[in-house]
Amino acid sequence: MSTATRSVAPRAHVLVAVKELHAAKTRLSGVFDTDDRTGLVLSMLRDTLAVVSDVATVVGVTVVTPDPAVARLARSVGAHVYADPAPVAAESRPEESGTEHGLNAALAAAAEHVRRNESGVDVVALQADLPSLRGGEFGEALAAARTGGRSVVVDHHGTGTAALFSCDPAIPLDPRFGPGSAKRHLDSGARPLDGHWPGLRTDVDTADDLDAAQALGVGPATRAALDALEHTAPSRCGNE
Ligand SMILES: Nc1nc2c(ncn2[C@@H]2O[C@H](COP(=O)(O)OP(=O)(O)OP(=O)(O)O)[C@@H](O)[C@H]2O)c(=O)[nH]1
Ligand SMILES: C=C(OP(=O)(O)O)C(=O)O
Repeated sequence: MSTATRSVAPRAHVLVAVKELHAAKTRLSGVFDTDDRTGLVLSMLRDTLAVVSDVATVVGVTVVTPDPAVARLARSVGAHVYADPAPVAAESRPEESGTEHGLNAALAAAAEHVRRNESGVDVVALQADLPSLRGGEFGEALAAARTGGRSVVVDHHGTGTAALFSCDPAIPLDPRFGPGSAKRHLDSGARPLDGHWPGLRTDVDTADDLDAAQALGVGPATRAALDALEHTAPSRCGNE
């Protein structure tokens, strides 16, 4: 291909939001105590960051968080950190609770920040709790997202959002995460992305989700955390 006809290489910046650790993964509180949940959240984050950072067209990863320990982990693996903006008086969407408003406001602000600093970059909001994620499936989803403006990968339950993409600088990310977010993202015009991406779709919020992720195989940090907690599971082939 001549220089004149070669298109600009696609570049993506991935945003991963994590709330304060003491309040994280409350739906696992019947299975793990607070310290163990914290360890698991950090381990799943570590595995998720490792996989996306290795995808060729990912040029940046930013962890959006108010938590200093999460920020330390992010920096230690080469990710950027974007602190949640101070809460503003709710001009929030009526369907959003205060919690969802905080998450979506933080992701929207981070997406704008990234686009101001990296002209033309694609922006992705990705869940932090994807211990079975494979680089190949994320790369495929990213390629599919690049065929249109704003798109979504629905999670394994069919109700939540595993990843939200904006691949057109003129189209804001417009995150609408929270319970039932798949419908909100689709209703607000995001295209559903089809693909056999079980690791990408398996975000872990409950003990059943954790079993589903373990059946797929989890990354090394999550494996080590679960082994330390004596939570049984097979190890993931080819990822260690
Ligand atoms: N930066 C940031 N991240 C958030 C905020 N609220 C939620 N998150 C993150 O967004 C993702 C989905 O949030 P939730 O499902 O509400 O929380 P969770 O910790 O995964 O699980 P539960 O406590 O069981 O609801 C998780 O990675 C959270 O850590 C927020 O206000 N700011
Ligand atoms: C916040 C979400 O995820 P979950 O509640 O599954 O963590 C979501 O799917 O928008």
